[in-house]
Amino acid sequence: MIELADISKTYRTGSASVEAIKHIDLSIGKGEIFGIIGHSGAGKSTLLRTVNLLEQPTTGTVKVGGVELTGLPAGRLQRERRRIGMIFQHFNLLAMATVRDNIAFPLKLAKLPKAAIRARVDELLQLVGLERHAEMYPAQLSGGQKQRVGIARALASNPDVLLCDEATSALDPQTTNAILSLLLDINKKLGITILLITHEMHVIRSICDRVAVIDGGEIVELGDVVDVFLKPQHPTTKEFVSQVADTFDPRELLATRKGRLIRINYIGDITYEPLLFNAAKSTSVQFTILQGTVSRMKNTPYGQLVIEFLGDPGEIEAIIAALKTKGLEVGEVA
Ligand SMILES: Nc1ncnc2c1ncn2[C@@H]1O[C@H](COP(=O)(O)OP(=O)(O)OP(=O)(O)O)[C@@H](O)[C@H]1O
Repeated sequence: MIELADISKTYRTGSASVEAIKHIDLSIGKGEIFGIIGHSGAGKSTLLRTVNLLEQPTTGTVKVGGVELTGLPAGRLQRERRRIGMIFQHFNLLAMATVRDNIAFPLKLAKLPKAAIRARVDELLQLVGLERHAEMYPAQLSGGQKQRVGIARALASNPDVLLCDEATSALDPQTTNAILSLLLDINKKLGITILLITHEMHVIRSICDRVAVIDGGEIVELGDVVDVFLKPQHPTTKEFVSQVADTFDPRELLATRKGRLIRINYIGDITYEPLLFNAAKSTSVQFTILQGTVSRMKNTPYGQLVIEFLGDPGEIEAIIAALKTKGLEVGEVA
């Protein structure tokens, strides 16, 4: 649905120049929720804004739904942009217009008949849960409600793609979760492809299928959210993952524990099987859970445990081998 090839952007101001993004290739499938995470200044906004050419890349090509946008004449580009909705951190609503008129705005620009606009806006108000707020003005709404208006407006012309520019960064945690659920719901109901940028791993973990980590204008890591989350490789990724992991470094335990400390990671349905019990039941090995998370990422269950095994070294080896044959990832805490 979105194909970026060799996208770079250099900003020039006077004699200075900043290479905001460097030779980025990215391919996002239809119906995917794809997250880009990075620190301030990493190039997230610049990259997102090249997708609808709000930002003209210095090099490279942008294709959306198979149509190359780079190089299109202005009129054609304007039409193609209707297939790409966008929402913003600070909502960008028209202060002097009601909720209904804000949502209707892109439909009026597209010169739809009045009755069709009214019917479509009613549908959208229902989709985002604002039926009772239609005649209010933005100043009378909470942040979460304003973002709902932003989402409804972005969806007005039935786009294939929704770009989200830090859409929950101005919201409190509870409202953030409500907006994330709404985005997930819209993705499921409408099959719309969502590309979002954020600096919060929580947002990625809650709704994204895949994630790219961007640092210094380059993608330093990319993969399925569960894989990146459980096995972060790049230092920046590790930093982001530690934002949401309320754990301490288990190596701290090495000095005080007598047994062998083992990390176990697992993903998928095996999360809910008694694998540890089964592997150890016919031995005299004792095990203690020293640290652990069993949770879900989007719909995928996963677990991360640190276990201390005490007992016969041969039996411990056999338990570890049995866990590995069940597909668990097992490694030493060292
Ligand atoms: N219009 C501009 N003119 C000059 N430099 C710019 C412009 N926009 C962005 N930059 C520079 O490009 C780099 C990337 O900025 P960008 O806004 O894309 O990063 P970001 O990851 O979205 O950061 P933030 O989360 O703070 O918005 C930064 O060094 C920034 O200063």
